[in-house]
Amino acid sequence: MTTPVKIAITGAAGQIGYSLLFRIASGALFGPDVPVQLRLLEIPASMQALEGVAMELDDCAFPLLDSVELGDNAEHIFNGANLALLVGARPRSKGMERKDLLDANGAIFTEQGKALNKVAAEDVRIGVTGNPANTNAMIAMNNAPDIPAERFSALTRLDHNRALAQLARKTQSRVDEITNMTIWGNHSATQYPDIYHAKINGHSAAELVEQHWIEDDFIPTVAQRGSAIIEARGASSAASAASATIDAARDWLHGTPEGDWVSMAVVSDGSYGIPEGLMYSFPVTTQDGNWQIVHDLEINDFSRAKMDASATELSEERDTVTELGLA
Ligand SMILES: NC(=O)C1=CN([C@@H]2O[C@H](COP(=O)(O)OP(=O)(O)OC[C@H]3O[C@@H](n4cnc5c(N)ncnc54)[C@H](O)[C@@H]3O)[C@@H](O)[C@H]2O)C=CC1
Ligand SMILES: O=C([O-])CC(=O)C(=O)O
Repeated sequence: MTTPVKIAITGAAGQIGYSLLFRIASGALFGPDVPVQLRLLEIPASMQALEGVAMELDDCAFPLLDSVELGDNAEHIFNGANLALLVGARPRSKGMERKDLLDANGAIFTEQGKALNKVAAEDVRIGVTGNPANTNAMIAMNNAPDIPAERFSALTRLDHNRALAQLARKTQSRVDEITNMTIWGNHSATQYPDIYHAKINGHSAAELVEQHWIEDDFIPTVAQRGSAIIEARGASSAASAASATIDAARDWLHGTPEGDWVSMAVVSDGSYGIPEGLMYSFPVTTQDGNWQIVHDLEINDFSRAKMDASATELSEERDTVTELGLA
């Protein structure tokens, strides 16, 4: 029998968790032949709700679900994890400044980085969905000195998927006819969805649309989609965020198709002039659980300004984290 994969998921009783767990348990991430062991972390106040979710997992009778472990202790839950999906974070509430959010969540990701460093499996990969995702991932990475920095990534796949959907609708094509989409930067309103390298059935996407659509419609729609969902649904995106979390982990572990790439926020090595050490979204190819930034793309002035603006925001977040003494 195939050895089960141990997947730790934080914030498992939350909105995203409620979509994520059931899909992973049904084989959406590792395929139909690999059993999974779910290790679910919550805060004490949400443990009862988590027990309810675990009862529903039982009731699905998923053949691939080997075991479910619940807990509120990070070191216990991360023990032996091959994949850690860090979803749980305190959402911003009324009157909270970005700095307050970084303060509250910074403490969570400091503790979880340390716990992963101690007890995760040798081959662990860590995907951060909880916001502010890029900087949370940087904090966890900086608190896990024994885990290679390349094992951490923050989620910009939802933005990538949103960009595919918008471009497909505009050009009346199918999402699977589009390749080489890129999200640069932070998972925030400063992100830069870039279609200058994207192709639709091999043709340049930018040549199929008007520049004013890119600037006045496409970019703001993708960058502000999170707020639009909150406005419409009264709650932030959950099923789409869970779906993107799975897409990102699956492609990271199982590879990108020849000729295409995906967007992942990963630690910058200075590529494209982005300051080293920032967790910045780049176009990446993946193979056997490793990613590589796609190099030598031509960057026009329009793109350059937007890429730099998002890097500046991430540098400011890093400064705030340093002021708070977190990482
Ligand atoms: N990167 C992305 O594309 C997206 C990120 N998000 C972010 O994902 C996060 C989760 O979103 P939802 O599931 O909707 O929120 P939610 O509030 O429904 O659930 C979050 C869960 O995390 C738990 N939690 C809080 N602190 C924890 C800790 N220290 N350890 C373990 N669990 C903890 C809470 O008890 C709660 O059950 C939020 O930060 C949200 O902003 C949401 C959508 C997209
Ligand atoms: O905007 C939010 O609060 C949730 C989020 O990250 C998204 O939907 O992209």
